[in-house]
Amino acid sequence: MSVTVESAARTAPAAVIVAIDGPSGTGKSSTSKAVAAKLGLSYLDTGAQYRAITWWMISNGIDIDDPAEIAVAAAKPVIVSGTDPSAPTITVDGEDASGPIRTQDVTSKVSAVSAVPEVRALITQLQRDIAAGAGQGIVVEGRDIGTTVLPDADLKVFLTASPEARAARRSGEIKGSDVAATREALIKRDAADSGRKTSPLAKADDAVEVDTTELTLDQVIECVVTLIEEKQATK
Ligand SMILES: Nc1ncnc2c1ncn2[C@@H]1O[C@H](COP(=O)(O)OP(=O)(O)O)[C@@H](O)[C@H]1O
Ligand SMILES: Nc1ccn([C@@H]2O[C@H](COP(=O)(O)OP(=O)(O)O)[C@@H](O)[C@H]2O)c(=O)n1
Repeated sequence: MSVTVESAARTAPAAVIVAIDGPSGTGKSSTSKAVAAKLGLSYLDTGAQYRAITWWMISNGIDIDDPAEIAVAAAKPVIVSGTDPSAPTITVDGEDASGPIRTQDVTSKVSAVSAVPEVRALITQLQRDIAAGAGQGIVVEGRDIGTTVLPDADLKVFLTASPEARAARRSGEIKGSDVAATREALIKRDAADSGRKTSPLAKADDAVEVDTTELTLDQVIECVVTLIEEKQATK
């Protein structure tokens, strides 16, 4: 019996915690999902959690311009994330929120809600609990994963890309959308996310920066897979 356990410990790759951060449209979600699926890891989209709490605030008539009102309401919604990279899910009070969290209305309000310290404290704890429970390891993507949520992650990656490339990618997802307007909206959201006091969007000192402007998605995936496998080999 002990022989089996020992050999399994020798052959099974060690669980890894991977933090992928960066601004909107740099490829965090697509890369993280694909990498996690390839390596048999769990996947967590932390932006979806901030979007979910924002959707709940809007649906419940909370004044998005009033941080005190947001802070008082922050603990009310129950947000649950499913971490299978091939079918990630998000529910709020048991209701599927995957569609409503992607509306323009939520996108334009999420930075205000996510800047409220009480919101960040609750969501950060939720993220740490999910990461701690991921037995095979997990890829967690967001804005502050490497700096704040999981500062001891085995690997930290910070994705970047030019505003033009990011706007072109994002508007490619929405039929008939205007690239210039998308670019302005992205820049505005980046500024709000980078400028907030509590855990702003930032590269961790020990993160590997990957500029994806001139890379295909497959190249970015391959790059991150290689970085993870190197970490696993030395764990
Ligand atoms: N390197 C890349 N080259 C071209 N398109 C990409 C690349 N990475 C991601 N995309 C596309 O850009 C869009 C935004 O990617 P996404 O992963 O959602 O970014 P993020 O999570 O950082 O906002 C998606 O349509 C995705 O398929
Ligand atoms: N770790 C995180 C992840 C997202 N967010 C907030 O959530 C918003 C939506 O994140 P997202 O990852 O869904 O955004 P996109 O990159 O998909 O446009 C961001 O603009 C931030 O305001 C955050 O504050 N911290």
